[in-house]
Amino acid sequence: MAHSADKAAEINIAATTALLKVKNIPFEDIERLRDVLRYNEYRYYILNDPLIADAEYDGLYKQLQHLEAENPGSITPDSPTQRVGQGLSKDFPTVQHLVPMLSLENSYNADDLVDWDRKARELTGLEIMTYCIEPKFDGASISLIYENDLLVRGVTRGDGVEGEDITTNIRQVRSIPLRAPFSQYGIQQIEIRGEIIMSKAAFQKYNDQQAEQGLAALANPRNAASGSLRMKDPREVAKRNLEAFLYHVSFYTMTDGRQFAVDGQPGEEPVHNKQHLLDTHSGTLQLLWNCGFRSPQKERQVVKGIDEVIKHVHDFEELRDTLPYEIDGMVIKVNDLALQDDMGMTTHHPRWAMAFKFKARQATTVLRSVEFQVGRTGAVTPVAKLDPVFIGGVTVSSISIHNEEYIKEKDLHLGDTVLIERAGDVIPQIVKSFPELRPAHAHNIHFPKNCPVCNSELFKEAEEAVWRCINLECPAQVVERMIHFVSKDAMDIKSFGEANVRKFYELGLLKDIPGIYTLDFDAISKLEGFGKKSIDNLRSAIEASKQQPLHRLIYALGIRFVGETTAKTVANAVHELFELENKTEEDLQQLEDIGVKVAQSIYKFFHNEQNIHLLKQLEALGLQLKNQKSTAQTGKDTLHGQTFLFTGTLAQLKRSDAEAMVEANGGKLVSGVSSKLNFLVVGEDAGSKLEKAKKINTIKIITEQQFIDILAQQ
Ligand SMILES: NC(=O)c1ccc[n+]([C@@H]2O[C@H](COP(=O)([O-])OP(=O)(O)OC[C@H]3O[C@@H](n4cnc5c(N)ncnc54)[C@H](O)[C@@H]3O)[C@@H](O)[C@H]2O)c1
Ligand SMILES: [Zn+2]
Repeated sequence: MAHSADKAAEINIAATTALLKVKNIPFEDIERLRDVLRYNEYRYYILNDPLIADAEYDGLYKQLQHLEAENPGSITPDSPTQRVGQGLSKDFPTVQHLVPMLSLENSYNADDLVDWDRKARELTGLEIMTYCIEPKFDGASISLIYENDLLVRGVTRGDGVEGEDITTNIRQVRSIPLRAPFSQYGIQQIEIRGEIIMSKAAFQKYNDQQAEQGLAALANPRNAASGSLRMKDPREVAKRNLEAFLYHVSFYTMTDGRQFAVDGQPGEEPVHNKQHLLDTHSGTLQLLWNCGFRSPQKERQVVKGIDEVIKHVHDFEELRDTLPYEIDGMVIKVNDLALQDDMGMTTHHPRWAMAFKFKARQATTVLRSVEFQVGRTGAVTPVAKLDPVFIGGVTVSSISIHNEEYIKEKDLHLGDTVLIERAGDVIPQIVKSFPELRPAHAHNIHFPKNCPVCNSELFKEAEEAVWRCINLECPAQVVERMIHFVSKDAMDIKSFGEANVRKFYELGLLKDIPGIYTLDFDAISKLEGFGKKSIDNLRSAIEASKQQPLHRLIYALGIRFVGETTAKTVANAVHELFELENKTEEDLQQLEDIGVKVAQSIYKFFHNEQNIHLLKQLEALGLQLKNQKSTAQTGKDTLHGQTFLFTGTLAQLKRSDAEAMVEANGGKLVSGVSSKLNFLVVGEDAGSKLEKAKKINTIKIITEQQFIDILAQQ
């Protein structure tokens, strides 16, 4: 049995991969295409283990719609376009919906919306339509029935006619009230619909747990929500922190016995809503809100005409990454419920609603090879080279795959098909690999034993995931260290940049950090692209960098674990750099926010002969090694021992100036909210730091003006 099921899966998988490669699927393949869609719907809805990215499924679905539009005679009632995709699992009893539960029609651009609006105006005879727009929550649909104010049933969408009875699991979702005061509106029984979602944070936690148990990551919060909803043990459901948005009323009975189907049956004569309690969609959302449900409230917008709709959906797409939950688009609904009735529905979707899908963020591609790159600390990072794919607005062709552990965890091989995701400005990630699609002789990814650049043996410290080249002379490291040294946040040598470091190094004009200050400009002037002006600029930028404040130099040295804030703390603790040679690890640990690991690393750096030699060279070259802002020199020590952190946007001061003022007066900056923080200076739109600080009694929360006043008193 198992064997033949495997065989069938294999055939379906092969057919899916084959069809995905065809740009225009010919009509003779229409049945094959339908089978492929059905198989992928089964994997998606029932197994909760999709084989392909949503955008790829959508692409195949559109091809089927296209073939059917050209050959209307070929449409079969069981075609995936004629019914709601989701099937029924055998794990829960099946129940019939009071009113069919349909899907939505999809649009992908402004033209699609304009077309739809034209049709809507033709159908209703109106010149301009009023629409309600709300987010398209990316979760699993549910239908709830309340009788006499009590939740009596919760059902999945299923095939649209019947769904799975998951009442016990639904009861675990805290944003769904078990009792809701519908009776105050004279409602005796009501069927409402919405979406069960998993927040981004809960999803992250969920996948972290999966990884800990060695289980595969789920592709997205939607799969996680629908999977969680169908778990057999309700206690497990409770742990998943599911949430719900409710956005629809499909049916209700009044205590006087009147019944109102807000959605009629497909093809049925419209029943007008005139004497209904509910007459608009936005009013329905408000009623749900009043009864204690989370319905789109701030998230909804009523607008007139399609131009306003287009503007709003584009504006909202910008907000996508700021929301705590995933949305995959917006839903535009005709606001007047009587008009909704007039427009009716197909077997697949209502005609009065349209989904506008945002740019896809996931796609599958093939991992072709892995390159190993050596960073400035010698860390060797594997970078996967992919067949280029276009997602989230950019083409992605290489992705960091971090380290050996990660490769194991994600089960990556050369030749693997992988699901990748790119959300907003976030660096693209590999979500998972598809072992089913792995070629028979796929190679493992072998981590090198030796540095790919200098060939010296690689080492890995216990408890660390990273292999390192520990040869300080390793050309890759030397170059990366110099790139870091000249970079904007470090010595900020303008017009030097990564490209010049690499070029000068390759030509033998630059071999180490001191070399930056002894460049042979004659030789450089002979290079292509270096005119007098650019050489002058470079020369003066290098000269100017000698006067950079000490904390920038400390940061520029690239000491492990020493970021910009730590560099400032360290710089402030001394009058001049060489004092650090005399500090013990314990001394260093006394400093704000410096723990054992950081102290050790700084100590090690300043007790290494080569490093001291480097610093002496820099001193001889005229670099500034004194802390000019040192409290001993300015004599101002009024904020001594006090720690500050800024959050939000300051109205009067530049953030960097305000921070400099703290340090110039002997205060210290810290990078996070903890009991070590004395003052949190709060600007406009302050976020989580403020919330966190409110919970710690000892932190004084002050405004920008109060901060300025404190300084003025001195
Ligand atoms: N990767 C795969 O193999 C695969 C297979 C099948 C389906 N899919 C994905 O599933 C989608 C089809 O699923 P679908 O039929 O659920 O369609 P859909 O998710 O594209 O849209 C319909 C659903 O949107 C939800 N929704 C969210 N917010 C809503 C709101 N404010 N108002 C109304 N409804 C709202 C409802 O649950 C509704 O059922 C496809 O677009 C595809 O991306 C993927
Ligand atoms: Zn090396």
